Amino acid sequence: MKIDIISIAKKEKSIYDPLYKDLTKMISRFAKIEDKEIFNKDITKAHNLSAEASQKAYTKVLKPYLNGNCNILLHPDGKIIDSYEFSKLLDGKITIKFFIGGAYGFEDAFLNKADKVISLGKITMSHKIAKTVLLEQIYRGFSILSNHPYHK
Ligand SMILES: C[S@@+](CC[C@H](N)C(=O)[O-])C[C@H]1O[C@@H](n2cnc3c(N)ncnc32)[C@H](O)[C@@H]1O
Repeated sequence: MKIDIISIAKKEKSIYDPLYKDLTKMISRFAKIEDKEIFNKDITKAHNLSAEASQKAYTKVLKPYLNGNCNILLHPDGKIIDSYEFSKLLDGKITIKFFIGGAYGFEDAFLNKADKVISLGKITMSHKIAKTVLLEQIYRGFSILSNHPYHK
């Protein structure tokens, strides 16, 4: 199984890298994680213009990745699900794409194209924290599906 995590993010060293590495390794017995961070000059320009321009710039770079039938967007206002429901998202899939938005989230037009829009809770997190929580939930989800004691 392959899981792509596609984020609007600058490719830069982060204090979260060791966490991503550890969680990705833990998940590797169940699935291969591909972590794609996307950022370009148009996004930088749009950030100086407006929230709307920024969301449009995100859509432009994320849209080419929106294919297949398992495109899941992470959004604070999405459907709040528990870890059991999250595990069902992983069950029996060959590929899944999770999308993490930029500082201004996602454009409504892009949200409407997703197969699912899920929330990790009502609080707003930075994209880096959201990715950490997502990775942990992926590992927890596989633990639930395989009756592994990690999820008690
Ligand atoms: C800084 S947040 C964007 C906040 C923006 N005001 C919004 O409403 O989406 C960056 C990204 O992190 C993810 N994120 C942050 N908090 C989240 C939450 N509670 N549930 C799901 N995703 C979240 C989303 O993908 C979001 O687009």
